[in-house]
Amino acid sequence: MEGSIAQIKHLSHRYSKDWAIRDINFEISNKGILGLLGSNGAGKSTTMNILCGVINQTEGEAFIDGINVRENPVEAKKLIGFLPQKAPLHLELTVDEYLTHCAHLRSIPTEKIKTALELAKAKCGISHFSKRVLRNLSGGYQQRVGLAQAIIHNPKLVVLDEPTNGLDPNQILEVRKLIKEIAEDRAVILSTHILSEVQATCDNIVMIENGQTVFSDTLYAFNNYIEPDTLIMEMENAPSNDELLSIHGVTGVEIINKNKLRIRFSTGPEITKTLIATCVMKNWPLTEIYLEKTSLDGVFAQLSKKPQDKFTETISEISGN
Ligand SMILES: Nc1ncnc2c1ncn2[C@@H]1O[C@H](COP(=O)(O)OP(=O)(O)OP(=O)(O)O)[C@@H](O)[C@H]1O
Repeated sequence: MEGSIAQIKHLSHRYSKDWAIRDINFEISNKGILGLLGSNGAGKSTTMNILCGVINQTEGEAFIDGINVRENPVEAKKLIGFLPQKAPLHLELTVDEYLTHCAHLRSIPTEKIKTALELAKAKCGISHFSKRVLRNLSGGYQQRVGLAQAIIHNPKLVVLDEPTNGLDPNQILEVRKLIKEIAEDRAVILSTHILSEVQATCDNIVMIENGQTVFSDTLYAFNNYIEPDTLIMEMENAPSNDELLSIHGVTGVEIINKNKLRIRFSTGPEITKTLIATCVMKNWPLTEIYLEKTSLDGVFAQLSKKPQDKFTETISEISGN
């Protein structure tokens, strides 16, 4: 990839006897957000911890700006800011005390620390909380302080492990907005098990399951690749299942309640037009129809079902086909 800041090559890791990740490969471009998507236990944290030099891999290599993380961890780590799943905050310190401590850990020269603090605080919207003890900040603001420590030394790559975990919906939106701002002038990789999180924030997606890559491309390609295959119809006096199943493309009907049905289809989202036309023709009182959002499990199931593409080999290995 042209203009990439990090490369992961044939990365595998085994904690004891079981492999946590197996032959992971991807690159991170200089700017923008790469989402590392996968369900719990997929291997995201393991991959990120190796990239950040927190653990040493069993096999393969990770490079930051051409520097081999394992061979030259001190130099590689200078280029990375890391916010692990549990933010490394000292709750008894004020924001300024904590960030000053982080600046020293990052070996920022003493005369430059004040400016570094001001810039990081301004970027993360916490300048007005400089004297506030961390324990007395809300979860969302504590996470902002975690992000400030990750960018205090102006790194080229910021690594965020489940950065919105445990936040309320408003805080999630604010932190996502902040992450996008941080990615305007550097690369960000964020791991998440939340499908909507990558769709809301990321430019590129690497999806891993059971420690192996099952998708790696742009968000645009991902959204085109993943098509819904169920929709909801709400109507008074729903027709019989047999009548619905006789419509071309309908492969299943599930009754959610008296007026609400889940329709499974095989022909693509344009089936909604056919269904609406049928309702009009047969005088069925349709009140609402909408495609269902695909869940992470659904995405994985769809990826596993597409035999013609480049991920076939990996997927059939995972699903044991
Ligand atoms: N320290 C460890 N010792 C042994 N096994 C581990 C250790 N850390 C992780 N694992 C195992 O490695 C696999 C990958 O875990 P990892 O934490 O990387 O996944 P994850 O995608 O980050 O999941 P989560 O979102 O739940 O943290 C899992 O099967 C997990 O149980």
